[in-house]
Amino acid sequence: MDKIFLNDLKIDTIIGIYDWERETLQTLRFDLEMDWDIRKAAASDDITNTLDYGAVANVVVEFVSNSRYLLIESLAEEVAQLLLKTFAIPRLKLTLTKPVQLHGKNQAQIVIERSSE
Ligand SMILES: Nc1nc2c(c(=O)[nH]1)N=C([C@H](O)[C@@H](O)CO)CN2
Repeated sequence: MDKIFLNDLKIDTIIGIYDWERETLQTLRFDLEMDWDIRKAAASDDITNTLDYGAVANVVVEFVSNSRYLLIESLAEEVAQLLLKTFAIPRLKLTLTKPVQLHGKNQAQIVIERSSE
């Protein structure tokens, strides 16, 4: 299957289990790998025949910036389900990265793969 990638989408939001995290915006990074048959778009050179990654970005930014989850697991799952439902994407892989301070500066990461069936 062909794939459309949208990488390094940075979004500020409230996320986390600690008190300070409930009142401090943090920047999350999203990387998306979306299955999509591009042949129709390639043959027609028409944006309406493909998955518009700009539209995908708008949906993710709108949802994430208004969300208030505790866990990155919950946010990742909700974003994946929203994309599958909104764009009829057959399968996607979503990577969510959160900056954390554990031993110096680190990154926590969730990778999930979901399909429409
Ligand atoms: N599996 C997870 N572990 C932790 C999470 C999480 O969302 N999933 N969150 C935190 C804190 O919010 C942390 O990110 C603050 O830096 C700790 N562990």
